[in-house]
Amino acid sequence: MRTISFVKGHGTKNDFVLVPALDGTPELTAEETAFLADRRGGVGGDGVIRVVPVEHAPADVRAIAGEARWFMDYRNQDGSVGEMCGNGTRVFAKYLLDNHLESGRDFDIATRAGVKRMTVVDGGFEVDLGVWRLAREPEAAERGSDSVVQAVGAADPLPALSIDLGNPHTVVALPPEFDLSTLDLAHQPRVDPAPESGTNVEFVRAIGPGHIAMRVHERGVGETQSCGTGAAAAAIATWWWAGQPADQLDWRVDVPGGRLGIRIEGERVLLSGPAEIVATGTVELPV
Ligand SMILES: N[C@@H](CCC[C@H](N)C(=O)O)C(=O)O
Repeated sequence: MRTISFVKGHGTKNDFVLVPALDGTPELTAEETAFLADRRGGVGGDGVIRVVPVEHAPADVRAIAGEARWFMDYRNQDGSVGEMCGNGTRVFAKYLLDNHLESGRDFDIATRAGVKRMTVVDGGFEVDLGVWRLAREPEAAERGSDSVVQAVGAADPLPALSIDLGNPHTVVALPPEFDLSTLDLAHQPRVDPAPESGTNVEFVRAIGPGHIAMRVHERGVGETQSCGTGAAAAAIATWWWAGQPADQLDWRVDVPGGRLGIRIEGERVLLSGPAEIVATGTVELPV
């Protein structure tokens, strides 16, 4: 039996079990990760994040880490590895500051999707998510969609646009009359064509200029109360569908767990929102 320390935190109720691995240990298997994330048998979270000094990170992360001193080792609830987690970066940054592992208003953290700049702002943190990309052929994106998504609760397959933020997203625009709460996201939405490595699927309803509401089905998790990279993808897709208006670069994204801010700066996109630490403890990993 191994006893490890954990910290529980969330960003707009996208919740994480943080595991400090300040000397590079503990390592976690996929099974141990899924145990920690299990809401009944374990601690419970949408994901598990190891806090790892860059010198103990994998070689490919060390190679790109630059000035970053800490590596956010993110795993989904089912134990699979995720390249990036927007809400997770803010909770990670709060843990680093609270524990004097970082200081100052700005610092970098390393992720599998590159180095992300964190900035302390009113009410939380802003993270520069970096360069966004249309994930599929530009011709399809010009038409506004590159795939279709069938969700339980929607009569017909709905057109969708794929956005790459270091992790994959498929954004579905719902017609204005569609009630977002009627979707059944207990079931995985069917994406056609299906992306090889899976995708996070965001369902979006326009509220007003620069303002959308979103629900998300996350790869490796299921429905979550919020997804930071998903909110960025949803805002970018909505802005894209609107013809990329120059006066609509700031977005509010309402998610079941709260509200996130998105800023589009040319090729880059920034996410802002709160970060909370709610508990610390120890847990015995099963053998
Ligand atoms: N909730 C996260 C995204 C987590 C990773 C995702 N499930 C994936 O597999 O890509 C966020 O806030 O961005």
